Amino acid sequence: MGGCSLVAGLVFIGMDLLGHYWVLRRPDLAIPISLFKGVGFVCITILLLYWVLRPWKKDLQASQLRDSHQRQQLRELDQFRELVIDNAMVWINVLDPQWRITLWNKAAEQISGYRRDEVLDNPAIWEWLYPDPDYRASIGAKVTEILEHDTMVEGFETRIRCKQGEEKIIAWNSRRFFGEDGTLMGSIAIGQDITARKLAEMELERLATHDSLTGLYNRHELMRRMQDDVARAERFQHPLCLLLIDIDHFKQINDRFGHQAGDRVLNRFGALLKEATRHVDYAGRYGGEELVIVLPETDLQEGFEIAERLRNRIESERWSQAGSDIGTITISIGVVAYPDLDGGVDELFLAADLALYRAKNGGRNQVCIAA
Ligand SMILES: Nc1nc2c(ncn2[C@@H]2O[C@H](COP(=O)(O)OP(=O)(O)OP(=O)(O)O)[C@@H](O)[C@H]2O)c(=O)[nH]1
Repeated sequence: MGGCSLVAGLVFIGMDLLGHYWVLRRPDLAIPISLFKGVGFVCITILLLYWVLRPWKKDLQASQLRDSHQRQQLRELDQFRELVIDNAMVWINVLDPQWRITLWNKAAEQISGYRRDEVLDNPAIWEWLYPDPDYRASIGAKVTEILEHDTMVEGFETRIRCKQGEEKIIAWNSRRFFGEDGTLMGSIAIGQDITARKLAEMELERLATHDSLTGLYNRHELMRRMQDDVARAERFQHPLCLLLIDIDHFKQINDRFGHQAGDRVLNRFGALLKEATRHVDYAGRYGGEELVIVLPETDLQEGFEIAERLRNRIESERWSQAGSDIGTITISIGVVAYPDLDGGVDELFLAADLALYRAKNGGRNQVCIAA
């Protein structure tokens, strides 16, 4: 650039000297020569400016090209991101700080049944997904934690009501996020439909804790619960009653109508026991045709009355299986209660067994209290 200015300077001086020379020789041409000189100066200045600004122009073009490339890449990245979000197998939604939904992907539509255009910017979605006000409030508290206290949620499970009315269990990962300038943009939530897994887990647990024939607790679960409840009754000095129930002459039912008919009687019997218990009570199969009802917060007298009602209920039922009339079935019950009998689970069972034995010996179809 320095060389360029030098050449330009020399040309200017040369033109000026030449101009003076011609004006001296031909004073009559002084005006055209001055004009010619002026035009020459302007042309050379333009050429000089062009020469000086050429690299800058090149830089400008290159930077414009780069910007356009970057814009193109950003557009492609946006499209790619939308494609990934939309085709993800998990529910993805974004909430703005005012709890309005601003993004709702295809999986969210498929899992919930609600279309994107129904939920975007529509606060009603909270009521649709969580119709129970108390439950909705607890979910709202979680969203507040995420948005206001930067709580990061992992595997948080909620039960949603879908558009078709069915319930699903969703496990959520969620956290808030910020824009480039540091302002809070909202929260992003990724939800996985774990309904099938939860149902399978619940079924496994049911199989592990319940007797398949009667639908009541199996012996292992019965004893586990009783250990807890008897310990609690001892600690708080609250009553607890145990009914040990045995079907009378059950062997005859098997012998006369077959083992399968006996199984069906046991199955129906389990349903009747469940019907007869309050939600705090529970029933289990102790073994064979011996069944148990545990009545927390129930004293001996109340327990006896409940046992009597149950005995009457069973006796009044007309039993038939697969077209065969079985007739009536009776039961004998041994009743024992804490603290009338001050002991643990084993002692309670022993006493109930003795009471049951007396009921059988006394002619069956009766309730006996442990002595
Ligand atoms: N069908 C069926 N029978 C069972 C099952 N478990 C035990 N039993 C039968 O229950 C009967 C119990 O017979 P017992 O102990 O003699 O008693 P019972 O005939 O009820 O006579 P008492 O108890 O003295 O009134 C046996 O025949 C067992 O085979 C079962 O899961 N299914």
